[in-house]
Formats: sequence, C-alpha cells, structure tokens
Amino acid sequence: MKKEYIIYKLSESIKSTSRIDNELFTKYNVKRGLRNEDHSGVLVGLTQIGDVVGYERLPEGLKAIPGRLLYRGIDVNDLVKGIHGENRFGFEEAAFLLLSGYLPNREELESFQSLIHAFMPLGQKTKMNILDLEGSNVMNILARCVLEMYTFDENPDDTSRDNLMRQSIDLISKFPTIIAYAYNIMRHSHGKTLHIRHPKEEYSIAENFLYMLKGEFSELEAKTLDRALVLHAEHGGGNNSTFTVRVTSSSGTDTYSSIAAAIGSLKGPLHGGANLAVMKMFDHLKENIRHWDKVTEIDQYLNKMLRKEAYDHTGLIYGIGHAVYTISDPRALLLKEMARDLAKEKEREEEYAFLELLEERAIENFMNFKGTKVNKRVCANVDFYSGFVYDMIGLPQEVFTPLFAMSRITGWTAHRIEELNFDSKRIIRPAYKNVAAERKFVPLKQR
Ligand SMILES: CC(=O)SCCNC(=O)CCNC(=O)[C@H](O)C(C)(C)COP(=O)(O)OP(=O)(O)OC[C@H]1O[C@@H](n2cnc3c(N)ncnc32)[C@H](O)[C@@H]1OP(=O)(O)O
Ligand SMILES: O=C([O-])CC(=O)C(=O)O
Repeated sequence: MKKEYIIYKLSESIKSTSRIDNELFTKYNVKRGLRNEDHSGVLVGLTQIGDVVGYERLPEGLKAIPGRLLYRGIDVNDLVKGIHGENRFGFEEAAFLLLSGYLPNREELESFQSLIHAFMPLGQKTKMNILDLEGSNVMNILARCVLEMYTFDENPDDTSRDNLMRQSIDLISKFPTIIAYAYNIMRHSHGKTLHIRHPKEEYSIAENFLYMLKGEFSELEAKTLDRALVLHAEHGGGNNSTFTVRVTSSSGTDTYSSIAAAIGSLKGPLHGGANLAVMKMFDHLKENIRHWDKVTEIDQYLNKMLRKEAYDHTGLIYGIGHAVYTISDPRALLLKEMARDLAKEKEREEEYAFLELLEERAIENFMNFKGTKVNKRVCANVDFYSGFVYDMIGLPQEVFTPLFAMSRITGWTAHRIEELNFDSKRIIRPAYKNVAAERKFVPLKQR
C-alpha cells in the first residue's frame, strides 16, 4: 500500500471511531469540557491564587454579573490603576504577589527585581541553541527552549519548595529573553540583520523585552506593555493552560515538562492564541468589509462567519465569548481603554472605531444566531483588543501569543507551587466512560 493510501484509510476510520452521539453525554451525565449544563465550570480544585468571577450563584440558578478578577484577593483593576497611578512599572510586583501571596515592600521588590535581572541573561550555550532551533513559530521555539532548560539545570527534578521557587523566578526572568531572541533569530533566517542585545540592569521586564526585541522604544510603549503583562498574569486554576500545569504537576513531573505543556495549551486559538487569531480576523475583515461603519454590511459578514461560510469556516468570531465571563471581562475593558487612547495618539481612530463596532455587532449577531439554543450572553474577552494594542506599540504578530506566555508564566508557576504543596493533594485523574462494544480478537490470516 502507498503511504498516502494507508494514511487516507486510517484517517477515514476516524469518521466512525470518533463519532459519539450527543445523547450519550446526557445519558451518562458527562460534563462536556468539564462544564455544567448552565455553562459554569465543574468544581475540580481549590486555590488561593486567583479568582475569576462571572456570575453569582442564587437558589434559582446563576446570575450573570460584570466580570471581576482578583490576584491573591486584590482586584486587578485596583492593582493596575494603583501601580500606574504611582507611575511605576508593575509586572514584577504582580509576579511577586502571585508567587508569595502578598504585596512586596520596597526592599523586597528591589531584591526581587535584582534577582530577575541576574537570571535574565541566557547562558552562552542556550543562546547558541536558540540559534540552532529552526522554526517559524515562537511559541514552539519557546516550548523547546523550556524543555532544554531541564538539561542546564543541575537540580531539575527536585520539587522541594526552594527549588520550585528558584526555577519559577528563573523561568519568569528568561521568558522575555528567549522570546525576543527567538523572534530576532527567526527574522534573521528571513535575511534580516541579527541583533542579540544583552538585557540591561536598570530596565524593568517590559523595557528589557522591548529593548531586546527592537532596540528603541518609548516610555508610552513600555508602560503600555507593562500594563498588558499585569493583566495577563493569572486567571485561576481552571483556564486550559493553568489546568494543564496543575494536571501535569499532580503527576510529580519536573517544572520544565509541565511548563512546556502549558505553552502548548496556550498556543491554541481558543485560548491564548486567540490574540493572534483576532488580529488575523481583523485584517481579513478590514479587507472584506468595504464600509467600516455600515452595520448591515458588518452583520451580513459576521453571519456568514457564524454559518461557517466565510473566513476560516470554523463558525467562530475570535475574541468573543468566555467560559466564565458573560457580561464583561475586566481585562478586555481595560485593554479597550488602552486601545482607544493609543488609537488617538497613533492616529488610528478609524480602525479602532471599526473594531469597537465589530465587538458590538459580534455580540448581537451571536445572540440572534444562537437564539435560545445557547442560554448564555457573550462578551469581548481579553484577546479582543490586546493584539491591536500590541500592534500600535510596534510589536510584530509573531510575539502576540508569546507575550501572553511571558506574563502567564507567573500564574503557571504559582499554581504549580500550590499544586505540589497542599496537604490533601492527589493525582488528577478523572474518568472516561467507554461506549464502544467489546469485540473478539481476530487472527491476522482471518481478517
Ligand atoms: C485567554 C482566553 O483563553 S480567552 C478566550 C479566547 N478564545 C476565543 O476568543 C475564541 C472564540 N471563543 C470561543 O471559542 C469560546 O467562547 C470559548 C472557547 C472562549 C469559550 O467556550 P465555551 O465556554 O465552550 O463557550 P460556551 O459554552 O459559552 O459556548 C456555547 C456555544 O457558543 C459557541 N460559541 C462560543 N463562543 C463563540 C464565538 N466566539 N463564536 C462563535 N460561536 C461561539 C460555542 O461553540 C458553543 O456552541 P455549541 O453549543 O453549538 O457547541
Ligand atoms: O479563563 C479562561 O478560560 C481563559 C482566560 O481568559 C485566561 O486564561 O486568561
């Protein structure tokens, strides 16, 4: 048999082997996607790190409320506005808060920042290895670099508290360097001059990232990036990538394996990869909708998308909808404010107005399209405006999802530490009901 034919035959078999009737999920009370009938998540763990609030639980059922996000009990709105009100960079502080459970005093913050600076440079060998890592996707290169860090760690498998904390701070510090270098090396493979800049001690993580990525940057760009990093740092234990960290950590595996798995999860377009998917979709809509302010034309196109007749034929409008938030995602509101202000500054108000109208029309068209079949409101999520913000501060699309990882590594490591350190921990192992019939083995010559 030709190799194409055997692949075709095996792939055809998927049609029947992966078909599972919808009614069976109801019959066996299976919580699809670990979600209850009312769309709320199945409770699978307890945490003290982050709280994602989208509804109130009343005796008569769930009541949707405007979304709130808390890091170690502190509202993320207050954190962002508090730090930026003091005109400071805040991502390091958010990382400290998530890892330790409390806000650092000045001396603790300065020591933590020094530690980050000490960990930020890559060893010569890692640098050379990144040069060698061919690839066209920074998330993929990042995951491979993380797996490589295992080799350079003298104590990679030790899950004691001290070692976990050291590894966590090392990863938080090195992600910006790896991502900036990986992007520049990728550009280099397309014929551009290669710049490998050493991180500077006087710079914050946001400034260092911009410096290593593109050399020159403005104060506005660095502060904007810093704010976006604070906003993406943590989202409870249930989001797909953090849950991946918790699942893999519960088996006792090493930090690098667990974090590489989380990077893979975040890359998906339904999760962190949506920030890139939104920008690609936006580029497409800018080209395919002639009048950016004409509601009927926009509605027509969005409906075609929902019917899987246009764009990528998935039926999805990226950046819209969330597993927990229904009325609003607090991060999207802040990013929208940032997008609006930057658009004014960068004279891109027409594009901003189009994106804002797309948000409104997407929500309305989704509700009309699904009708009562989906008894849930949708709202713009964190990924709806972030790509536009990054674009306006001169960041290339290739680093959009890596930036999410560069921030979320803080939440991931905090959750890994928690998973490995609570007394009543247990390996995460849910059940799958087999719904296929049992069959007899048939000897090869009788088939
Ligand atoms: C950082 C983050 O991860 S934020 C999320 C980023 N992802 C995106 O922006 C991708 C687009 N959005 C989505 O795919 C979804 O809204 C998710 C993955 C975020 C949440 O998914 P779920 O919790 O399963 O959504 P929910 O239970 O509300 O879905 C209900 C129905 O609406 C559909 N739906 C949800 N969002 C969308 C959307 N943006 N476009 C079209 N249909 C959607 C679902 O496919 C589902 O349809 P079905 O009942 O026919 O299967
Ligand atoms: O919570 C989720 O499902 C996804 C999300 O918004 C995040 O991880 O930031």
